[in-house]
Amino acid sequence: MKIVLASANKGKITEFQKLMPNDEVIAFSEILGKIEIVEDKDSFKGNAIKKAQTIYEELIKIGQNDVIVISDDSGITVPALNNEPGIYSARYAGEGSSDKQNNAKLIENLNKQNLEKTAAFYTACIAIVYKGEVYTVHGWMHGNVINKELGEGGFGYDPMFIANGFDKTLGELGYEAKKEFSHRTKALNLAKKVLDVIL
Ligand SMILES: O=c1[nH]c(=O)c2ncn([C@@H]3O[C@H](COP(=O)(O)OP(=O)(O)OP(=O)(O)O)[C@@H](O)[C@H]3O)c2[nH]1
Ligand SMILES: [Mg+2]
Repeated sequence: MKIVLASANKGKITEFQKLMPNDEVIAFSEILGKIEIVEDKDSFKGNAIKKAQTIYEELIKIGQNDVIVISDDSGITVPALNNEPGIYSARYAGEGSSDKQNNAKLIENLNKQNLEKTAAFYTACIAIVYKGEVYTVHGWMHGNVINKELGEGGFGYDPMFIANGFDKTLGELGYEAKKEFSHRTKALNLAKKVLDVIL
């Protein structure tokens, strides 16, 4: 089936394509070009719904009525840092900041609290819009963040994150390991069950 991803994040897009190898998964920008969606909701779910609905409506305008739109709003939460960065993960170091800058900000804030390693978890909310109806599912991955970056794999905060049961960061383990148990994999497995019912 053809799925339009309401995401501009290359790391996420690659992960979705690897997780759905039998489907045609394309980024919205390939059809609609650049669209800026303001993520002004107060939850992963609110932002995921907004992204999926915005792209769905733009596709309707150009006559694409039968598409499945999927979005992902995600982030990392560090309880010892007052639950930062949470829904602000993509812009922790300011609007338009890079993964490198966000990681540097997280390291700085961990160091301010003398935290070399502390509990953290990723959340992913996936929203599906199909024939005007909205469905949402969530997935989580628990572990620890450390105050340095190790490895080059994954994206975003992955070089700082050690999943429970492992002694290496997701940056060191690489995607083949991450895809077995990530927040996005878990959410997408639930999303696939929703698709099985609604399609
Ligand atoms: O190391 C990471 N591994 C992951 O698996 C992961 N999932 C989310 N994140 C972080 O959370 C932000 C999401 O913010 P976000 O959902 O708004 O996405 P985004 O703005 O990057 O793209 P879009 O999908 O909104 O277009 C991202 O930028 C990352 O910083 C991750 N970091
Ligand atoms: Mg975003």
